[in-house]
Amino acid sequence: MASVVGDPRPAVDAGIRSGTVPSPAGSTAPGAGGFGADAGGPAGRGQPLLAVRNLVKRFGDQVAVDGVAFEVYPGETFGLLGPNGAGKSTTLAMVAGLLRPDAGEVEVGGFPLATRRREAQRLLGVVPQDVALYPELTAAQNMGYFAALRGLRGAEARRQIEAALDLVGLASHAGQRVERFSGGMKRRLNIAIGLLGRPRLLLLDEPTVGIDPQSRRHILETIRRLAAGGIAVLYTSHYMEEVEFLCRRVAIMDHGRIIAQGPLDQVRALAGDAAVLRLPWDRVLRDDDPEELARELGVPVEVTGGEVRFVLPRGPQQATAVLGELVRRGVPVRGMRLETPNLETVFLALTGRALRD
Ligand SMILES: Nc1ncnc2c1ncn2[C@@H]1O[C@H](COP(=O)(O)OP(=O)(O)OP(=O)(O)O)[C@@H](O)[C@H]1O
Repeated sequence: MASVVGDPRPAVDAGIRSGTVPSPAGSTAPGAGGFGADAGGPAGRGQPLLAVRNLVKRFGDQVAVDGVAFEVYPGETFGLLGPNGAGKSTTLAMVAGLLRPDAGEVEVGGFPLATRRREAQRLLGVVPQDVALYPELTAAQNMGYFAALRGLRGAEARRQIEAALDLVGLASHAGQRVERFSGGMKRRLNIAIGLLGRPRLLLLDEPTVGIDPQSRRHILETIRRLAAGGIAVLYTSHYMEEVEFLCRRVAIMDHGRIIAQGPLDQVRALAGDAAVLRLPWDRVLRDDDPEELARELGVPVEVTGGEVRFVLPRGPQQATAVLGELVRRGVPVRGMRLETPNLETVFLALTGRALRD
């Protein structure tokens, strides 16, 4: 069951347990490079590896994270989707123990971060949005440095470095200096670093922003393999396609709050019959005000660079009315696209705004 605004309720858990816990802790799928959860510790089978309860973070007067709650289970990739500034990174930083919440709790593998920090953090791997690498060192040397920080030494460190580089497809570049890496290779190395210590929970903060499509695809496939190997993944993104590709359960954030949460298909269904009509729109050449038009038609609208998107709460048949009105006003329609429910239409339907741009 998906939930909406102000309803971070147990019914969401029912949805999780009834169908979206694909692999029990302890299973390691082939091809995941040996990265998999072991079944020990307080988080046994069926227990969430990450439990976030009513997290709050304020920066001055601004409430950046406002009562956020969700759980992530072993073997699943949970998507935290939202536009820039929604509060995703702040949430992730609190889960990672890098930022202290003003209220709420984080539990990793059953260990409360507030009181059992060391045990909780030992289960965590963090891949921050900003790439933090030493450009003059090789990939392997960077890995060695971070392995040592993680307390890994000798043969075990070498084994883990090799496995992680292999998993992200950088084994053949191990001896290459990072300054010669593309943006996508740096991101992949960042992920490999996050895998050191064999975390059971991996936190990824928009790992594909600004990289080439091939690296992006590679990263998404890597994450799939990791989850198949039993790791729990918390994945933040403002790309709904990525979240739809990776995640069976999602939470949509806006202005610090979770506005919808649950299994993907149920969250998608929150858009109801809603569709989105997208038209090219040149602000410079057009005097018409799409916002005013949308107000008259009683549908939400989003105008972004060169495009206008009308949200049609009653579905595609409403497109006729919008198009009719455009024609009546002499607005040239030089193309259009009608989108049926996806996470973007859910966001539009719930907020009246677009997820990106
Ligand atoms: N250290 C800080 N001091 C003050 N305000 C902050 C700080 N960090 C974040 N914020 C504010 O909190 C809000 C949430 O930011 P956050 O970075 O968590 O959003 P986000 O969803 O991750 O977006 P982005 O993808 O742009 O990082 C934003 O309005 C941001 O400006």
